[in-house]
Amino acid sequence: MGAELLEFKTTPVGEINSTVERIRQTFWTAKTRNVQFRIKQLRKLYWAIEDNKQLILDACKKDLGKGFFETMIAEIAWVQNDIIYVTNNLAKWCKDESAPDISLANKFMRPKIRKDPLGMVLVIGAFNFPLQLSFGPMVGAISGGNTVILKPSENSPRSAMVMQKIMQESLDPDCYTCIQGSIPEMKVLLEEKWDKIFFTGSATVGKIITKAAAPHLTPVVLELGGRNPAIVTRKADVALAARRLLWAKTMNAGQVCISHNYTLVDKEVLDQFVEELKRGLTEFFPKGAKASEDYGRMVNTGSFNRVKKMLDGTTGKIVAGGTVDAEDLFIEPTVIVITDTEDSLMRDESFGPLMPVLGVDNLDQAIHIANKTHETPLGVYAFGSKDETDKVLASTRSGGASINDGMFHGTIGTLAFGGVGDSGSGSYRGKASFDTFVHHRSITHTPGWIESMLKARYPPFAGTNKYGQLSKMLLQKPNFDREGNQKLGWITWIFTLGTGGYFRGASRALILAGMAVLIRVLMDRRTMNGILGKD
Ligand SMILES: NC(=O)c1ccc[n+]([C@@H]2O[C@H](COP(=O)([O-])OP(=O)(O)OC[C@H]3O[C@@H](n4cnc5c(N)ncnc54)[C@H](O)[C@@H]3O)[C@@H](O)[C@H]2O)c1
Ligand SMILES: CC1=C(/C=C/C(C)=C/C=C/C(C)=C/C=C/C=C(C)/C=C/C=C(C)/C=C/C=C(\C)C=O)C(C)(C)CCC1
Repeated sequence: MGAELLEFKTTPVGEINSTVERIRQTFWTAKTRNVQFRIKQLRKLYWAIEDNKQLILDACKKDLGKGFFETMIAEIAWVQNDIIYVTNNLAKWCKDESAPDISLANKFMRPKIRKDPLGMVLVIGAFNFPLQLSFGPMVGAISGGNTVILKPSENSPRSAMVMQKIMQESLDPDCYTCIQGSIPEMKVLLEEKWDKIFFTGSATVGKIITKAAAPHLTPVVLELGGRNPAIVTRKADVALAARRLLWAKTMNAGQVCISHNYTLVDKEVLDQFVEELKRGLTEFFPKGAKASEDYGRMVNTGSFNRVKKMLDGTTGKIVAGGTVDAEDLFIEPTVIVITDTEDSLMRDESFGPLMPVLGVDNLDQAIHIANKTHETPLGVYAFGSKDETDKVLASTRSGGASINDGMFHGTIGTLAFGGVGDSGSGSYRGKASFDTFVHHRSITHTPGWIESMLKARYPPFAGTNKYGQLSKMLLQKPNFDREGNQKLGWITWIFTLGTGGYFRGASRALILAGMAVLIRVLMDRRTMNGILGKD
């Protein structure tokens, strides 16, 4: 018989400080500095995930109604892929890097960058992709050589317990451990001094974390949410846009931080877009979303009520879906045509399967509304001609963007991921995860034999020419004039023929050569004509 899901059990508050202290002390033993140790731990984690695959599938089903495909692709295989990628590259990433742009004089000191562990870090997970958003950052933290405490979200309780089991089965408990709980346990954790806190969740809690970190000057990575716009112009492939956006909104029943919160559609293609969304819904869920094994549920009654309230508050018209079932925590994928930018569906992040669609007159209006709704969302999704999508990118800000798709950029596991402004700060995934969890430590070695050449740095300076000697070695000359224009050195002038650019210089040289050949040919013809007496 397979293993059973465990009941959620909070870590006793009285145990938290001593656990933290144990994890802190382990860092000082330097055990996690050893790169091979880190790789082995990550490989063990990989196999423990594999061995607990069925439990993870069961837990995600119970917690969020997640089907096999979504749990495999965005949780289990996602984290396993990450582990393989990280373990394949870690030895290379950990090597000291020679520092760039070092002057000849300073090269003797062999400046380099060492990727140093930060120390003891706290990873706080969110409920919607319980494994991905907890183990993902934790893999980065382990790869960086840190000791780690993971606090999964209590709102996906079965998944949280499976993660604890996996950690206990695979990882060194003195280096990496899991603490379960909610606000009371978080309060105790946040009183501790961490070397970094990695938080995924809401902006409201993000502020609490940041405030708690401030007295210790602990750096914080914030992976928050946003009211992400999708924009569809009249030049877009409307059917394709509808299908892709439907995919981005029905995954995990819309509980995805990077899915679009609303869609701005050119009025000329609004009806067609809505029809294509309806067509897509019957294609994705032929027997209806409720009967589909693939379609998820709201995580709990609180979330269900919140999303339902947003739907109840709209002044728009429901044109597809709209059914809900509180017992089952089910909310049908719902398309609502709205007419007001202040609609309840625009004011907040829905984090549910609601698809408000607002007609706009043109792209400029769409951009204006998007920027007014949220200046710095997590994602922007634009469908239209190249010029139009370029314009959207150039006139908006966001953590990431997918052109001609919904949230695609967020599905590439090796692409750096993060928010901007109030949708978050810091990034991770792939190599970015490693970089987030190490300190780039600059190191020099000054050889003894160079002392006589470095003597000019020591006082006394007054009455000596030490500054003159050193400045010859160290100071650079400006290559620009007082107007900010670039000045050309004579070597550059020769190679660029005064154009300032090598390509333009080469073009000018070709033209000059062509003219010289032409003059030569003309002169030769005149000479020949003279000889032949043709003049
Ligand atoms: N940028 C991302 O990668 C990303 C990913 C998933 C979710 N999100 C965002 O997160 C939100 C939904 O996730 P959620 O409900 O799990 O977020 P949440 O902020 O409620 O919870 C996240 C974590 O914070 C802890 N927490 C909750 N209240 C706390 C408090 N008062 N003090 C200290 N800790 C507390 C929880 O235990 C949990 O582990 C949405 O806004 C969504 O956009 C962002
Ligand atoms: C196979 C060939 C090709 C390429 C095909 C490609 C690129 C297929 C891609 C398929 C995809 C993207 C499937 C869907 C995957 C869904 C994933 C991974 C979901 C991830 C969810 C995430 C990360 C959620 C995150 C949530 C967060 C952060 C917050 O809430 C071609 C086209 C090259 C041709 C040859 C064959």
